[in-house]
Amino acid sequence: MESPARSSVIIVGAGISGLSAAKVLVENGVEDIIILEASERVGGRIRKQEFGGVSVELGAGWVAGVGGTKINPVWDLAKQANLRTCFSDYSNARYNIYDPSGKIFPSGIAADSYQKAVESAMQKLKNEEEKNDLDGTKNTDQPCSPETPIELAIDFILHDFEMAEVEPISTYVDFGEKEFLVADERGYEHLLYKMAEKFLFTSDGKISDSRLKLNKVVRELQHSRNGVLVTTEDDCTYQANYLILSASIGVLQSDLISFKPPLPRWKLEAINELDVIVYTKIFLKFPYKFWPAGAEKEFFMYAHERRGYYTFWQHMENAYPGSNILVVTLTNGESKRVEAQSDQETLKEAMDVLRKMFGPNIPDASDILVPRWWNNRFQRGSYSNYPIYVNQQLVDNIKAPVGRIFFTGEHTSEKFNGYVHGGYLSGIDTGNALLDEIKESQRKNLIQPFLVDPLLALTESLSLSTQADAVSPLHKCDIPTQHFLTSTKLGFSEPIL
Ligand SMILES: Cc1cc2nc3c(=O)[nH]c(=O)nc-3n(C[C@H](O)[C@H](O)[C@H](O)COP(=O)(O)OP(=O)(O)OC[C@H]3O[C@@H](n4cnc5c(N)ncnc54)[C@H](O)[C@@H]3O)c2cc1C
Repeated sequence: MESPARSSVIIVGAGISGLSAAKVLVENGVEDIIILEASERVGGRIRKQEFGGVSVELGAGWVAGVGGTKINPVWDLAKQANLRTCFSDYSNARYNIYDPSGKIFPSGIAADSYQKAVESAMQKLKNEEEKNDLDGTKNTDQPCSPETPIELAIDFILHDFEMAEVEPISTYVDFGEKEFLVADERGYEHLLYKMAEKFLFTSDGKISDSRLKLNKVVRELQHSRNGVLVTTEDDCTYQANYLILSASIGVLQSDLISFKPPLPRWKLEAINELDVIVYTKIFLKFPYKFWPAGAEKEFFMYAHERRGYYTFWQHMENAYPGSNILVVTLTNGESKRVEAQSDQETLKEAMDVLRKMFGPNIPDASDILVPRWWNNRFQRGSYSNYPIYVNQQLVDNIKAPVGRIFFTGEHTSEKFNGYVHGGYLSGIDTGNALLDEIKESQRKNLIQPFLVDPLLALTESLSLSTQADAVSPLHKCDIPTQHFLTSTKLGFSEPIL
């Protein structure tokens, strides 16, 4: 019976974390990897699309955390790739809040509402901390709930934008407080191609390496103490000594991938404890500009009695002058609601809100773009959010491997979850953790001491000089269901499952 060829490592997902893990492995001599990506492209939640004559970012848009004493590694990559960016100044957003009659709230009222929202957020954090501290004295103060439209609008930007965590956010503490919007026709994803160029075969700005396999939706992971066997939706199978899984927390919470044997309870509990945030940027193209321009007017808000209803707006004149594009951001319940309706209905709702702010005579948008991150079965949401009060066990369990399956992705980054740099750094950490595991396993087993490079010996990697050599023979599709790990090098001859 024919078995699929065996690699050292299979990486599931070609977003930034999967690619940075691959980079660490390849740069350390583990070259016979396979990257299985469900969609037709690399990048995952970093994704550009042509819209209204420019390139807009449907997923990550900003390099967040710049200007501090430590350099954000993604900012470093952006510099190396010569990515065009522009500074975003959010500090004025609270002074550009429109009421339904089109008037901007006086700055004093805005400042008071802001203060109230911050105090309420701090109170919530304190209460959570006390709830989790069994010996602590209980505090009976209740945080004030936002009530008026302006309070709701400010509460929305504090919680759904600036302060999803009210404690200091590591990104800003570690890397700096500035945020830069990517405004480059090649897209944020250009960073990934630049990174991939260093360890995968590329030509004409595309990754042409046969170790990267697109349109491969992983549906089943069989794992044992000897290795892993992966089955994809098109019935191909792949086997490896180890696997790195970079699918998002939303995907892990869904039934897209089944594990045999099932994941242990502690892992499932940790996966289910994280929240999935849905964050949707809706793009609208207009024949001409009718909103106030200027850097300090880049962000503006609409105070509606329904929290998060077309609240947060941005014009794209700073990024792309003359593009006449507005972006409105919805989150969570509003995102899901809008994903479920037609774009025409969404356009009508957005236009009604804009007419409240800017009057009845503004032109209709000529085009609309509504990304659907929640309904994308390879994402199931935009990014992870840890509970306000996180216990260390949860953090450890989220990233802990299960046998030969290693977990990576922004959701496994204790300090930077939810960000591109969280994805990047988690991939590097997971790649290094797997290298350590490989070395440790080799030390214990003392396998093939006669080979020059012990790491390569363990992982079955050979010194590969050409792409054709890198994975040969190709992994098998449509093979029967019983599989054997046949590697004689590693001494495996038993069925793994
Ligand atoms: C709308 C939005 C706005 C954001 N804004 C910002 C921002 O401004 N700044 C910032 O720093 N971060 C932002 N983020 C977060 C950032 O994009 C992510 O944290 C980061 O890109 C996650 O990278 P990742 O590698 O962990 O996951 P992903 O990019 O999701 O990569 C995982 C890959 O796995 C693939 N996959 C899933 N299931 C399977 C399967 N069964 N088989 C094979 N492949 C599979 C997916 O297709 C995907 O390509 C935003 C995200 C979104 C969605």
